[in-house]
Amino acid sequence: MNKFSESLKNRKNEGRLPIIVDFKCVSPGVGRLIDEHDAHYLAQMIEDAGAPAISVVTEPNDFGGSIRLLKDIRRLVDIPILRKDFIRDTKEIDRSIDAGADSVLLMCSVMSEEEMKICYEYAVEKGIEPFVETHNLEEIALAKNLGAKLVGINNRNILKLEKDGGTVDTTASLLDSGNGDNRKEDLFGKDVFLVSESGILSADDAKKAVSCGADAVLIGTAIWKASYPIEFYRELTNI
Ligand SMILES: O=C(O)c1ccccc1NCC(=O)[C@H](O)[C@H](O)COP(=O)(O)O
Repeated sequence: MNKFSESLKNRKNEGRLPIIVDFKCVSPGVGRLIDEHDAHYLAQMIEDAGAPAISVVTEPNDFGGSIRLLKDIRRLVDIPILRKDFIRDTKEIDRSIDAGADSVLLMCSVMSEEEMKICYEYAVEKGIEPFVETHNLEEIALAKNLGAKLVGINNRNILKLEKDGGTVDTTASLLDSGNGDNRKEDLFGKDVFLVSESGILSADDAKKAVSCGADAVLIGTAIWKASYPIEFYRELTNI
């Protein structure tokens, strides 16, 4: 049932870094990253290169995405897909299911605790895996209260539309207890699969995320800005 996280866990159990490749046509901070038509064959190439999962940003105004893009990619690849958008209600969860997503982004920064609970429980009931996104300690506490098992730390404040220059140091500082211990389990609870998202630019950044306690990383811009995106993806997986 949790096809999305299972695929990432299997990759981790093979001793390899699970990377979620983020299909974001436009970065509000950097500009166009992918032409929508190229996204189709790029998704197939990323699947052929062995990606365990991808995310598709469907938000149209700032990120150049669409539900149609998600549906098109769904028809072309078998790997699990996370829908990334500013989802605020159960109707959007139904739309995600209808488009073929396996997982749906629920952002603590855009919903109240009550709204998060409603959307989380609805997603679980409908069989689409909730991916709970956090950015600070307060949001992490909310994710823990929900009992979320698949959690992201977005290194950026996404409400600033990628103009706040977040880096992997956000993940590092949140997980650092200050006395040399890693506090992942204290913060998130047991058996949480943790993804460090955004602003990961290099193999060293990805290694840092893992050494801090992340189980996987989610990368968009650095892959799509690389001269040879598929080769760069392969390099990153071999760290
Ligand atoms: O991440 C979100 O919360 C989000 C929600 C709605 C639309 C877009 C959103 N984020 C954009 C991304 O998904 C980033 O592209 C992703 O975190 C990758 O970051 P980067 O590697 O720095 O491009």
